Amino acid sequence: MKRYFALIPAAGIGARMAAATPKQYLPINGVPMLQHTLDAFHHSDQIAHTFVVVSPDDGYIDSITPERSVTILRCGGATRMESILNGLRAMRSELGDDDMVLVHDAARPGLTPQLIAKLIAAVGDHEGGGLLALPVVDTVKSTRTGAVQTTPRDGLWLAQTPQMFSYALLVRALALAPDPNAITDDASAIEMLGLSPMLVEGHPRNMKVTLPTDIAIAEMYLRQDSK
Ligand SMILES: Nc1ccn([C@@H]2O[C@H](COP(=O)(O)OP(=O)(O)OP(=O)(O)O)[C@@H](O)[C@H]2O)c(=O)n1
Ligand SMILES: C[C@](O)(CO)[C@H](O)COP(=O)(O)O
Repeated sequence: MKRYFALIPAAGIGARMAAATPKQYLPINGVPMLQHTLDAFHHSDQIAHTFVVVSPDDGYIDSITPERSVTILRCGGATRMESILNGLRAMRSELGDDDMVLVHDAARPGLTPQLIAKLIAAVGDHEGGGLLALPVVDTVKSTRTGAVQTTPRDGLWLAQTPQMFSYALLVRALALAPDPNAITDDASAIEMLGLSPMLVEGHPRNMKVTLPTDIAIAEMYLRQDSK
């Protein structure tokens, strides 16, 4: 019987946030961002255990008080992919090949147990795994050629996380990726194998908190939970 595990990369520095502390520890409605993210998995009865990857020199993680035990892996790397690869290697003794890994950004505190359940139910045994994503609703412009051009938006999605794959598939995909540090999400490596991860509609509240202006938006969504 396959189990479901969360792997939360939380070893970034938040350069675009340009805050005094790594953004995953900034307060959202008074609670560290990472704490909100952990709570989403802890309130899900489908998640067997949560692993969090932090920097080897992280001095903040001890301030997080998760409701359930988590495994802190002090093996963060220079890139998101390196942190994830290191985390997967550290998880080897705990997971079977068929166990499912839900890789979720610490910087997406708006995740809910309902969105986790939706992803798990929709993906089922789909060979290519799957991820939460949002269909593009705005007109898309490109300046890649120098001139402004409109890219047709039909069929375009914005990837979110969790991105969920079997442990063996994810490890194999990242190992075979020509340059894992050049890809920005795990699904890209799966696609390079010729597989097609399932896109499952997520929610704007599952936004990635990247820029200072994102904090207030995330706080708005999370304030709705306490009503
Ligand atoms: N070397 C890294 C870089 C990123 N992450 C994690 O990957 C997630 C998504 O990355 P991003 O939003 O880019 O976070 P940062 O890299 O911290 O932000 P920035 O790019 O602005 O520095 C975050 O939870 C971040 O902590 C990580 O574990 N290890
Ligand atoms: C994985 C991700 O959140 C999907 O949109 C995104 O690619 C992370 O990018 P970042 O630059 O590491 O924040």
